[in-house]
Amino acid sequence: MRTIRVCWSIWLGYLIVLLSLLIGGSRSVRLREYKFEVGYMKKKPDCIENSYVMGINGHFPGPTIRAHVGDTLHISLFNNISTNEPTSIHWHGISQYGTPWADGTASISQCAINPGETFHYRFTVDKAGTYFYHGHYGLQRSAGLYGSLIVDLALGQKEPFHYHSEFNLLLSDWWHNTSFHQELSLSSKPFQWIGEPQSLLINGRGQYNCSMAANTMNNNATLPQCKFRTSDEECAPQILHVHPNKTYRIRIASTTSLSSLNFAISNHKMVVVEADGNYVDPFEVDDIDIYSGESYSILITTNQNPNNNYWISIGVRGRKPNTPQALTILNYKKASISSSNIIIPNSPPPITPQWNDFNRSKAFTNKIHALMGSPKPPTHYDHRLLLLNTQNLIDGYTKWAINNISLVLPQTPYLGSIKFKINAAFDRRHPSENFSNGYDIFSPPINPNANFGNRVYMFNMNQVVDVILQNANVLSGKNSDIHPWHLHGHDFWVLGYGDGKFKQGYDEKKFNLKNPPLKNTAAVFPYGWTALRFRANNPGVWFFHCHIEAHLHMGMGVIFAEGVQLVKGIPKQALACGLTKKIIMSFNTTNN
Ligand SMILES: O=C1O[C@H]([C@@H](O)CO)C(O)=C1O
Repeated sequence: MRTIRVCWSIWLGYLIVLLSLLIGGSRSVRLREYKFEVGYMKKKPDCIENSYVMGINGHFPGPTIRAHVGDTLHISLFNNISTNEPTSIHWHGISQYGTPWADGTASISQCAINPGETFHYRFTVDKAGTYFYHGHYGLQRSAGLYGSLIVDLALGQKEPFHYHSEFNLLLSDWWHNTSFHQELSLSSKPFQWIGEPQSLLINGRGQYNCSMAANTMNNNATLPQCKFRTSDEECAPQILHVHPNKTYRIRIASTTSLSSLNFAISNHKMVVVEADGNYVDPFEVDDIDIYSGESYSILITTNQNPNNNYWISIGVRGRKPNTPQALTILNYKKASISSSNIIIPNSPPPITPQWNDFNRSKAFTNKIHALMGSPKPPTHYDHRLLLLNTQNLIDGYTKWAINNISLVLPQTPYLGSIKFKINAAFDRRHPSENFSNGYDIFSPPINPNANFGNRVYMFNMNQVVDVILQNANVLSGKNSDIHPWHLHGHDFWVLGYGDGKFKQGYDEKKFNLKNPPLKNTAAVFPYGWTALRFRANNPGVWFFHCHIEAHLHMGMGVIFAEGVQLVKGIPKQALACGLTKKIIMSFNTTNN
């Protein structure tokens, strides 16, 4: 009798362990399935009728994806674009460790998805943070193909800061010319620049050529007062409703095609706690600068007079603006707001700092440090690239070039052509790792001619790579643009920024090796340099490029690759084009 009871209790124990494994296991590793149908839709992002945007499942911006660390996402992406355009979607900030074919870069990680085709993105999200996704084909980001991607900590884990509730703001810019028009302008001779956007959007909503704050006291706005929009109107600003004396996390990501932005909330200080999915040493500011491709989390405390509402503003920095601020409202519940009774804040909105006060921009950037306990950079590098950013001419067309090469992507995705050693797919020679010592970065290029190219910077697995981005003067006149550079597949440590030309052996002595922030996007300021370090530890082929969509289109990017022979399980459909099509079709499984 006693042995039977002992056996029973052992079995019961096993059963409990098994059940808890099953329940716990299914909780920690969850498969999340999404069906995305990409297509054009008639919308009015900035209240102008008859605009067409590229959206997903009838939504613009596309649906927000929300997952936990460790989850696997399966997104079936159906190309329903009526204008016969291929597409692909990049999951910005997600490492794609083990799934480089799911990075969403047409011609690099996969074949572009043709109209009528469905591509299955399957990948795991491995780091909590504020991310987003966007089209990575042609100028589809400018057409509106983007949405938010938020990764929460695994259940039971805690953030290193406290908040009661959160909001999510995805920032973008909007042109009244279509993305086709923009593409034609950029590739015309003589060159026709796309110009500044007509409107800025907060969660896909803006109001063209008017200001919600025009009638507020002491406001010297030159724009007319916007018509009042009820909350059921497409372009009505999304209002942030808060309770007094609480702490809110505001997630802010910028998927702008061009604009560098400044984000501010009147009367409220903000504490920056996260940048590009990495915790930072918290610091308090009145406003933040955010470049295309970046994301931040800030904390605000609602400690102001609860009988008032407050403006939330974004305005253009870094380029001479020709676009009004976009505004929305922080609404304390007491200062009630309803579709018929809007309490417009009684003070003017925050003033966006001078667009060309670059010292202010640099001062903000230099405040960002990694939170204590974050991974530290290796103290030495194995491989250093010095990449000169220049505006050039090729056959009279205006382009951007890196070490005199303007990138033109090949037909066959690099991931396949490197793995299967198809030599004819791209230029196998080593790209240049340096530029002429005598290059005068402060003047227009003496010889403005550059060349097209598609070579690859190949790294050995686990090498430590330094990239020094060097800015320079544009083709003509006295100017140097800001470029936010984004790396796919990795975070990098931002070791430092400097003015003028980078001096090897001297400037590196000032690198921050103690607590540099980990990021996936960093700006290079006019006439300056930015130093980045990363470990080439993610088998695959990775884009590294300026996140200004027009600049990327004009050739401003390079290709990195490491450990491609280690990549396994590329789905056939990722490589069923160009020179890999035949090879991949001869395999009977995906097991390549
Ligand atoms: O790439 C660009 O071209 C224009 C200008 O430099 C030439 O028209 C501009 O402002 C850019 O950023």
